[in-house]
Amino acid sequence: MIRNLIGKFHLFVAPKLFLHTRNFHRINKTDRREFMMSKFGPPIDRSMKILDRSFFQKDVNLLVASFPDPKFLGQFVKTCKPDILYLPSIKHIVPVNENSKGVLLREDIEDINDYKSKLSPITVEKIKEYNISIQPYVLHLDYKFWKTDDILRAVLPEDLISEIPTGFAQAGHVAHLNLRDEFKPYGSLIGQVILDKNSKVETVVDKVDTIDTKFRTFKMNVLAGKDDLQVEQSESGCRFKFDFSKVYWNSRLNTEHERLINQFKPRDVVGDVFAGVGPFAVPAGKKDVLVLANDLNPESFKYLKENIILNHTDSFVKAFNLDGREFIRNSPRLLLEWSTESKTVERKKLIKRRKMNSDSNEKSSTKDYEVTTVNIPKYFSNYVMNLPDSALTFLDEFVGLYSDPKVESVIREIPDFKLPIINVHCFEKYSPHEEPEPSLEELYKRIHKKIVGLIDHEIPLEKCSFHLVRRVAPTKPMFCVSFELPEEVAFRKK
Ligand SMILES: C[S@@+](CC[C@H](N)C(=O)[O-])C[C@H]1O[C@@H](n2cnc3c(N)ncnc32)[C@H](O)[C@@H]1O
Repeated sequence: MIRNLIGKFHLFVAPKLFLHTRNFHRINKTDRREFMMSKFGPPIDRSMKILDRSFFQKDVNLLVASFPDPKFLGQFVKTCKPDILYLPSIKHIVPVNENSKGVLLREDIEDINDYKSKLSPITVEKIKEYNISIQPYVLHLDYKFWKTDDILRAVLPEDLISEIPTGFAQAGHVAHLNLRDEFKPYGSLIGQVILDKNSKVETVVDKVDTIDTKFRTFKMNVLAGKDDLQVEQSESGCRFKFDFSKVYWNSRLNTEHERLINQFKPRDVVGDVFAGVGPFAVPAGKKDVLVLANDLNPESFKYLKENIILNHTDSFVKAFNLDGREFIRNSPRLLLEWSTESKTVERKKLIKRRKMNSDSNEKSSTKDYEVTTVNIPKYFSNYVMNLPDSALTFLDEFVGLYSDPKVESVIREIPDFKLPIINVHCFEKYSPHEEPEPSLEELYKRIHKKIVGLIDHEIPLEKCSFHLVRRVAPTKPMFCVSFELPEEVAFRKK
């Protein structure tokens, strides 16, 4: 069902520009779309390989209702709505000459000798009453008027225009496309139009190949704009700096980052096994969550440390550069070391106070620091494992997490000790030919079975909570599964 909907979606996105006008009801949709395309659509040149903005010029013949006395203009617009031109990005009130203004009439009212037959009686009446003159009007359209989709439709081969690639992910000033092979020859044309039409984009890149590297980074090809992939991006109230070609970043995960961060409470301890440049760890640290953040990619580790400092979270977030397995295995010991070394962490918050000076009657402000002191707990409340391709396979590393006698004795002594919640991301891909298409419940069962196998312990399915993060492809959903690590698994002797 979901798969079918996604398939059909592509069929209905075509010419967006003209779906907004209000006179839909007059003619059938297809005729109307054709009429609007021929009247307002851009000129077409399918041989264009290098973008020629000056090619996109068009004069559209319309009629304008010109007012000798502008005081009636507002009333006319209100009363005669159905006969007025309403198109996004075209103003319907226009200057007619130096002294007077006019209102553009609906797009299909074109004939100066026969406009009355197309107008509603009330408009005809108002034209007479307000002494309005109807005149020809030429509306000049240029490159600025058309949207990315319209321009690309006018220049790409006809067999490609049903799925124009106008969507992109953005990180800082970089727009990131993932062009299918058939669009690659038109990459720079597509990139240039996207660059022109999105004021915050300064560089457009395309993934060179689809093969994921170990660190989930991709070779990039700069299609348009400046060759600079050093980006700065804001997310969850924090600033992140990184080289987009060397680390993993996906702005589409913003909601997922915030969803989990919202579940963490101040003084929780989180182990972020595949932390990247810190989109979970740094904002969590900012709300006084203690985080041990790890990434194997030396470049991610470098930017993770920079982002921790940049956001003043260095007392709450510690960075590690280990393989995920090694990190999980050693995490209880790393936390004990941290808590033994420091016992508490402090967060200094700058407080500005404004006060009235009683002598001079003037306001002055003083700066003060409010210090929050947090005792470092000795056990984890959460782990985050966002490496959806393979994170599940790391789960066996949690077997015997607290089996080390030193760790076990410390943990067992804590009266209110809680077992950690493991938040593990995964894809549960299925064949597009699978009939019937598996339901979400069926996919949950498949993931649950893998988890039980990996930790070698039965957990009731209802004790796992599943969250559909997004579909990276119609049959490749990404989930986050959260479950409490069973005590028997955590303390099992290795
Ligand atoms: C999908 S990214 C997620 C990054 C970040 N948590 C986020 O949400 O944007 C996965 C991260 O895992 C790191 N990684 C890959 N294999 C790893 C391993 N074996 N151990 C630790 N980190 C690994 C990659 O470098 C990458 O930064």
